[in-house]
Amino acid sequence: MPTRIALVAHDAKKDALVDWVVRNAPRLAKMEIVATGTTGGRISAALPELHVKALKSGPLGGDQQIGALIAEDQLDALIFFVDPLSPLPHDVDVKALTRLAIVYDLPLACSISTANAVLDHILR
Ligand SMILES: O=C(CO)COP(=O)(O)O
Repeated sequence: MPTRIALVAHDAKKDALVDWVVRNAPRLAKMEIVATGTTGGRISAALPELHVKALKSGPLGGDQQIGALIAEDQLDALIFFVDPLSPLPHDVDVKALTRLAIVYDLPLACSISTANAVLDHILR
């Protein structure tokens, strides 16, 4: 079964996540990738050859869709580049998503260095 990874980034962090995906594209290409709507669109625009399943936008239920995948044991890792400097209208969804990752002990990365570590870990 392929490794399953979810990719999510807040607006201020989308460039960083797209850069990270571009740098790691050969390794990610072997995985099943899901993303929240806008993040998925940005990744697909940068790397059209990478297959990314885009869910709803985060504030419109995408974060909760990813949370449901975690609860159903459908993910091996979550890369979630959170913006720590801006108030977010859907803060409760952000908290719920990170909370579920912790509840289910899912490898969770919120920054470039931890994303590198998680990618190494799930490909071991
Ligand atoms: O808001 C998000 C995560 O909380 C991300 O959603 P988008 O990828 O749709 O911008």
